[in-house]
Amino acid sequence: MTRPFNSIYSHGFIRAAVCIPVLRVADPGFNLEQTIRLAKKASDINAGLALFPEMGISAYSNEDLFHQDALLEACEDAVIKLIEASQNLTPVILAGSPMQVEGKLFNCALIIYQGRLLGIVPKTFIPNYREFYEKRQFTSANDAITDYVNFLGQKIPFGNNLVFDAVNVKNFSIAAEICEDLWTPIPPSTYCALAGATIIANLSASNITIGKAEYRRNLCASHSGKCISAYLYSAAGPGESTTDLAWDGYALIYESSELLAKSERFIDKPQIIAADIDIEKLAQERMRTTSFNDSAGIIKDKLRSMRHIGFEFQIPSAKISLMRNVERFPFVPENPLKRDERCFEAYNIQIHGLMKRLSSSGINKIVIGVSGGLDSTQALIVAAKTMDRLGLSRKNILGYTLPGFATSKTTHKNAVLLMESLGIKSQEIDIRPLALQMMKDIGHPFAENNPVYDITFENIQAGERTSILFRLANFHKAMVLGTGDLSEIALGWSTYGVGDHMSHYNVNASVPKTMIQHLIRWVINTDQFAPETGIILRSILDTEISPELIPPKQGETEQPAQSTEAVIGPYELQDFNLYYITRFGFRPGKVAFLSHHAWHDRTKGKWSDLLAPEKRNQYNIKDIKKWLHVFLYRFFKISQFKRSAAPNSPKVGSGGSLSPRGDWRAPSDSEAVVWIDELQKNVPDEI
Ligand SMILES: Nc1ncnc2c1ncn2[C@@H]1O[C@H](COP(=O)(O)OP(=O)(O)OC[C@H]2O[C@@H]([n+]3cccc(C(=O)O)c3)[C@H](O)[C@@H]2O)[C@@H](O)[C@H]1O
Ligand SMILES: Nc1ncnc2c1ncn2[C@@H]1O[C@H](COP(=O)(O)OP(=O)(O)OP(=O)(O)O)[C@@H](O)[C@H]1O
Ligand SMILES: NC(=O)CC[C@H](N)C(=O)O
Repeated sequence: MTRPFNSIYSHGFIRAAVCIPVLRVADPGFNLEQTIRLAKKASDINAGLALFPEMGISAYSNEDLFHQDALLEACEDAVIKLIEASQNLTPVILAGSPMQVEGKLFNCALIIYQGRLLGIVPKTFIPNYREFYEKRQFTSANDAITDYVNFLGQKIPFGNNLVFDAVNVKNFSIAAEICEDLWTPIPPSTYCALAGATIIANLSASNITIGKAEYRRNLCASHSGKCISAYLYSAAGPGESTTDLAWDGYALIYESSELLAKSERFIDKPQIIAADIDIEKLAQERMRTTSFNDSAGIIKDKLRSMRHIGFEFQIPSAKISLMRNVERFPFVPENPLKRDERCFEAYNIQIHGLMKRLSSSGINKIVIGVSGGLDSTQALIVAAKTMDRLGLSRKNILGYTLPGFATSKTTHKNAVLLMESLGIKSQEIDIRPLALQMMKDIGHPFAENNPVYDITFENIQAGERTSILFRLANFHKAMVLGTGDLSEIALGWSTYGVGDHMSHYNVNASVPKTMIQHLIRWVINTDQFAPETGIILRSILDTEISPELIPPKQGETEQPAQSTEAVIGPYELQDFNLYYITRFGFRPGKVAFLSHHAWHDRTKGKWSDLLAPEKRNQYNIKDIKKWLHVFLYRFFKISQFKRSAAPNSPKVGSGGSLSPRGDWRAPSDSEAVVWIDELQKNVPDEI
């Protein structure tokens, strides 16, 4: 299927609007006008859904006026006019009104779409305690006998078991419930979610008292998390009666416990908030969280009684850019507080993993190759802290510089200074004689002074280093600490087996490169080590990322000659790809859309204060597509065999493990064709 690239509706998003109109008590004509005005605004911003508060047509605080025929008739008239007005509007409208059915009065959500009343959902839990006296006027959905009502000559589904499915948009399924319904142990929307509703809308009229706003947020967050759904919440505000209560008017949009948008409170003007809900992500999460589906299994009969009402959603054809913020660094939050917490946790998970492995194995020494690059630096500082926590001397860390044909002066110097400043035991072993001997033995042309820098040339060096480190571990009763990070593991950027791929325990395997960079910055900024260590760490951060396996041209020995990112792509893009493909299973087209949104303009969105302005990059769609292609090919086609044989290592982040024993079980011989085809078909070369 080909999809126009430039619209959120091509990438599994639905724009949802939540409206807080200014109301008048017992004035349906006025309230209708306000409702239509906001519904048009929602339509103008291409929202697929617009939610209004509980009994927004009549206002909620009518009390015994609800038993007045004049008011009920005026409400019915307003509903008819709202249905008419919806004819040319984009969103499905969820509006609240009292409705007389079977001679009883119900507090209802009306689901209206383009001139049709799709269904009516009455409130199930009618509060009748403390300040609430709703049972005096209203009947619960549970006490309704009929499943349908006749409205304007049509048979309209009626009940609290309705799910509204857009038949032409996968996973766009809506359910409604009303205020108190959410405050109960088993909200009716739980069943709707288990029956497939991805967007739950709550029409509410929640009077405000001190502290209640936070409680509502907690309810919405946890319910949307448990239901793996979006939760839209619209609580009536300005205009409701203040005879005994006060109203703050509060709109919230959550997606699986994450707050996407919220309104102001205590505002005496109409408000509308909107957010793009990733229904595809919700569906993905439900598919993989099989315990969600187990919950459906135990209430099968109840779920069989749910009714699905289909409608054809007119997908807006305009170019519609994503409204939500997509972080450039999904592994490293831009928000300093969150980032600090994440760095603290990541660092401590690494340390605790290693502490446990050392104590359980009875080994108290570590062997590590220290290159002056990022990964071995991170592993080394984790090892240093581990020794501190275990009460062992840092001299139990045996660090080795292992210069080869391509080691630059800068990395070498940084490696030596770092080991010195951390007070570990250090030694240098030149790997060139060993590597040359192997080249001679196997007949590699470099042994005869021919500058052939092929994969064999590269891997001989990585292999000799590993061989030396493992034998040193035997010799010193130590364990080889692995340094390969998650990004390298995803891209297969390591030398297999007898190479940097193998170790006794790897602390970095679940930490992507962009996070390692931030962790090192965090270690500097939080003064985890002495100030002189901080200076060396800064210099390491500023060095080009390189495997240093291909020698520089004569005389250019200062900086690494090889650039990793020139071959496998910028790590900041590859980590973005890695996160969305492995954590959420998104199609490449969607990943490119998100990546373009995040990366196309360096002046947009927030940047981490830790990242210097000259390091703030931007990428056009052509580059995004090019490097995503590299990622897809390397990840799906050529590198799984390396992951299938990975050393032990602690899982650090929710989006960050490719362990074959844990988060990523995949065949070593799969094709990449479906991902690459989808990319070619759906991602343009320019926008
Ligand atoms: N599906 C499969 N199942 C089993 N074996 C498979 C296989 N596909 C290839 N192979 C075999 O695996 C071998 C290729 O793998 P491998 O020996 O690892 O070699 P390879 O992946 O070709 O090369 C290693 C790459 O990693 C880079 N590197 C190495 C070390 C450190 C760093 C760094 O910067 O961190 C980067 C280096 O620059 C080079 O580009 C071939 O001999 C091939 O026959
Ligand atoms: N010159 C070296 N001296 C000692 N160990 C080395 C040397 N070069 C590589 N190694 C070991 O091999 C590992 C892989 O090398 P590589 O160059 O990929 O990693 P790095 O330099 O630590 O970090 P980065 O991948 O970010 O450059 C290193 O982490 C280190 O343990
Ligand atoms: N309208 C209602 O159902 C209000 C009851 C709900 N517990 C609230 O205070 O928000």
